[in-house]
Amino acid sequence: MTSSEPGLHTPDRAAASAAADVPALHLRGVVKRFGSFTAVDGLDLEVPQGVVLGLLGPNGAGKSTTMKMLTAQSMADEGEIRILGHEIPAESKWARARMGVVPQHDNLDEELTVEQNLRMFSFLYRVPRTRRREAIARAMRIAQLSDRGDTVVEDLSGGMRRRLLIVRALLHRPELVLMDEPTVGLDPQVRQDLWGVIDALRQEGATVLMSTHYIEEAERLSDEVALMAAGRIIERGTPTDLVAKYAGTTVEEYLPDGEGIDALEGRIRNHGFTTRRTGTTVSVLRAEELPQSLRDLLPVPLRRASNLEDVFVTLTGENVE
Ligand SMILES: Nc1ncnc2c1ncn2[C@@H]1O[C@H](COP(=O)(O)OP(=O)(O)OP(=O)(O)O)[C@@H](O)[C@H]1O
Repeated sequence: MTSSEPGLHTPDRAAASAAADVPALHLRGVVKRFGSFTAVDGLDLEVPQGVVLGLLGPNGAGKSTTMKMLTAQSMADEGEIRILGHEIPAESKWARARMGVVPQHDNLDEELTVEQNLRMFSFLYRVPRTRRREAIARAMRIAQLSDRGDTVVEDLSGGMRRRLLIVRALLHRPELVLMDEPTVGLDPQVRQDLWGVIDALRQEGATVLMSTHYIEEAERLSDEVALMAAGRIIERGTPTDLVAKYAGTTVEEYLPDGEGIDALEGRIRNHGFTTRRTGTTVSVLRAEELPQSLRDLLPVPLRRASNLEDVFVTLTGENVE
């Protein structure tokens, strides 16, 4: 967002915004328990302003629980949460005014039109009257729904609905946008359409925290990725740095040839390489470092570029979509 853009006028906004070094998100030692089960287990996470951070983790990692604490739908049992300098939950009213929340589940009003849905939220977000029309037009533009203003929501396609759900959270030009699995359950084409909306947000300089379990999505959209497992952040960095650190440049896939898969994998691991099973093949990370003496003993591999999924599987031991 540029400084000339209109925004909300909460009493403390000017003071808080003046400090550009105030992190958009600050979580320290956050714990959330459900009975004897600890869903979030001492979570530390700091997100500077202007960063698109993908919160990536397998099912049950604690992503949604974390999101709910940020939106004050759920209270942390321990720890410290601050959003744009506002303490949560005590100051969540101020934080909410400066952030947009895209829920995981579609809660659009199906009987209203696209424009009516946006108008209703422009009131809730207290968009000043003189700016409402432009805010709604902009939201429809970003969602590529400018020619659908009069369409009733129940007549929209799934992808259109999801785009509307996202831009509805942007009406007041929030400095921080929280998205909990914004593309879950959508077909790949529709997911990719939505990526354009998220890219547009990034270009406006908003901070985005997006939880997802689609690795490709996190890799494609995020400036940084935080990998979550069992209620904690286990690694964090740019996708490029994480891939370089854990998976090198090349992965080679070996189909056992004569010997069993266990023997093949054991032989490669004995040379200090990280491997993972992909169906009936063994994938070798950092394969560019395989010595020729070992290579001479192996079948001919398939080669591909290392990616974030290799990192994810290596660090969490889980396969994801
Ligand atoms: N209200 C609740 N009561 C009891 N357990 C809960 C509750 N909400 C979440 N959990 C448990 O906490 C753990 C973390 O759940 P959470 O929904 O935060 O994970 P997630 O990373 O968002 O996973 P998913 O991708 O499946 O949504 C899970 O084991 C879940 O079953």
